[in-house]
Amino acid sequence: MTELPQTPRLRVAVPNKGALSQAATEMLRESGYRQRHSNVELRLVDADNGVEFFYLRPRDIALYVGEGQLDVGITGRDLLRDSGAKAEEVLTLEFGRARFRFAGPTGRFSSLDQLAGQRIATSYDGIVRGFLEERGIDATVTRLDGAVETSIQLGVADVIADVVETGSTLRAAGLETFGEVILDSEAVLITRGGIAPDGLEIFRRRLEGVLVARNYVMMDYDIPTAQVPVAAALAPGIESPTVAPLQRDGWSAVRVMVPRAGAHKIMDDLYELGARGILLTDIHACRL
Ligand SMILES: Nc1ncnc2c1ncn2[C@@H]1O[C@H](COP(=O)(O)OP(=O)(O)OP(=O)(O)O)[C@@H](O)[C@H]1O
Ligand SMILES: O=P(O)(O)OC[C@H]1O[C@H](OP(=O)(O)OP(=O)(O)O)[C@H](O)[C@@H]1O
Ligand SMILES: [Mg+2]
Repeated sequence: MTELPQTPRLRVAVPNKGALSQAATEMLRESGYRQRHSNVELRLVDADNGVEFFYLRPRDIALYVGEGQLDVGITGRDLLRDSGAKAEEVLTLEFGRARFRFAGPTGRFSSLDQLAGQRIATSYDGIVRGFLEERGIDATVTRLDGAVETSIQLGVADVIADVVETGSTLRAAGLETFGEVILDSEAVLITRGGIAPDGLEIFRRRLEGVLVARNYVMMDYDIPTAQVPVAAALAPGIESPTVAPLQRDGWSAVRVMVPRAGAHKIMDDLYELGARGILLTDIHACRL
């Protein structure tokens, strides 16, 4: 029997656990890809879509992508920066948002100028060393695996630098942030750059489609035709609204995509203009 030639598959790194894992898997499912059903699966082939998923520690993903073993990956901007890997962001994914900041005992520090001579504990020593170097600040950096908030209480450090989302972990440890934000992070799609591997553009477009579907809703309404130009200026859509004649003389049906955030205000304004039968529906997927 002759073997069929294997079609090359796009190799994709996905966080296997932690803060980014669930949202990444959900986004891939919404993009139409098969995803694993159990955390013990470390690799999954979606042959129909020409993609192979590797479930890896988010911290390691930039390295695999930067070295070229994997074509594309989902990780945090802070983890990418910390790794120093030669990978670049190709799409921001709008989840896993957090800030990277310095923190110390409540009331003790107020500015980053006070970092000189301090002992700083962090799991992101790449970012911290880079930051100190750029500013010419001389301080001691200790790399810890996690739970860095406790290091001050235990006398290992004076200051920490860590990911802050809600700030509740800091508060519970009697700490507060000080100085400006070092990095605004969120989940990002990364590649090695250079020549794009086969299938990357389709993969990127699918994820982008999910973002648009999440951020936009479809609006339909009927309106006197004379009011269509004003209504279209209110809700211009992405390309342009679809306008069709209604059976009722002098009226039109309009269909347009609007940002989910402002949709209700637009509905109120359209009603004032004379629009009726204004409907909002979710978009499940899209390609712009
Ligand atoms: N509340 C949060 N806590 C931690 N990381 C968060 C949070 N919100 C978003 N993130 C992002 O998630 C990524 C860190 O993920 P994760 O917590 O899985 O890594 P880790 O701390 O190295 O692993 P683990 O906690 O499993 O040892 C970073 O990009 C970070 O900015
Ligand atoms: O501002 P918050 O909403 O409280 O979230 C930030 C906290 O969450 C993360 O810890 P994680 O749970 O990943 O544990 P780790 O420190 O062991 O990595 C991070 O390191 C902070 O400790
Ligand atoms: Mg963590």
